[in-house]
Amino acid sequence: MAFSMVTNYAHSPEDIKNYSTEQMRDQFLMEKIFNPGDILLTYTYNDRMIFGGVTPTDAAMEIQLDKDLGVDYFLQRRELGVINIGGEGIITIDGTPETMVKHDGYYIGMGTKQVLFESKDPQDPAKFYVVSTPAHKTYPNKKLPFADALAMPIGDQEHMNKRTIYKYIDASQMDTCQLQMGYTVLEPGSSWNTMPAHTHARRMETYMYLEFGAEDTRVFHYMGKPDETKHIVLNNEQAVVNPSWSIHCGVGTTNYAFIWAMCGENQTYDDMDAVPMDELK
Ligand SMILES: O=C[C@H](O)[C@@H](O)CC(=O)C(=O)O
Ligand SMILES: [Zn+2]
Repeated sequence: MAFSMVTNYAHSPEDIKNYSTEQMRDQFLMEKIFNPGDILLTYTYNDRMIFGGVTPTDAAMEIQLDKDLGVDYFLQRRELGVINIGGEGIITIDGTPETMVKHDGYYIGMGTKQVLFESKDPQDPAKFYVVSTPAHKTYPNKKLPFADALAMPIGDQEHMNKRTIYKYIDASQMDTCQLQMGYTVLEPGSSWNTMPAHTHARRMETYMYLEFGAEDTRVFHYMGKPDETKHIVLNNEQAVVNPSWSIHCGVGTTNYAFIWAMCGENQTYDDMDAVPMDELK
């Protein structure tokens, strides 16, 4: 089993003006999230979000972080959101096991001492995408089945952005300290997400793109200040960090999906600063 947590430093918009493609990828892209038997995490200094993949095979896995975070156990001062995007799994929260089929999620509150991740079938492992943010209060653990996610259809065919935003962790449904999390699915024939683009001065965001419509699909993820945009080309199941000052939008060569997670000053989903089209450069 391999455990890794890489540090992703916060950047100023001035930094990326002169970044090469390689520097952009090195600083903002997580190329490997899921690898059988591994826990691969990123700790970003943007709002101290920790995110990544837990892919158990024949043994239960636990995210063990104490000294790195200066605490006694991982969730002593944090909350955790989970969405399984792989085979059937089990999540055992302080001794209580729960089945996690594909697209099931979980919110796990601050103070939870142990979270064990397992796969039912090591040949078809569960892939737990996890996102953790600093917390100051314990809110109840909650199973988040896909069927219960708040489905918000948005976009149209004319703009090639027909999609459904499934809100798993949303302030209208439940309490968390900071974390908001969801899963957006584009319809076949649609390719743009979040267009018009927006920034979030008051919240940072991470995205993990998945379920690409074809083997050769790639997503062009756009970021940067509205008048200084850059792109990163992503393959399936890769993730990017979006600082608060950066736009976010993306286009795929086919349809795809992505899991987004946000934290910061507020939990108002609609608090996005839409960027007028003629400000994009
Ligand atoms: O702030 C909101 C997040 O960027 C996503 O929820 C947006 C999204 O899924 C979409 O428009 O497709
Ligand atoms: Zn956003």
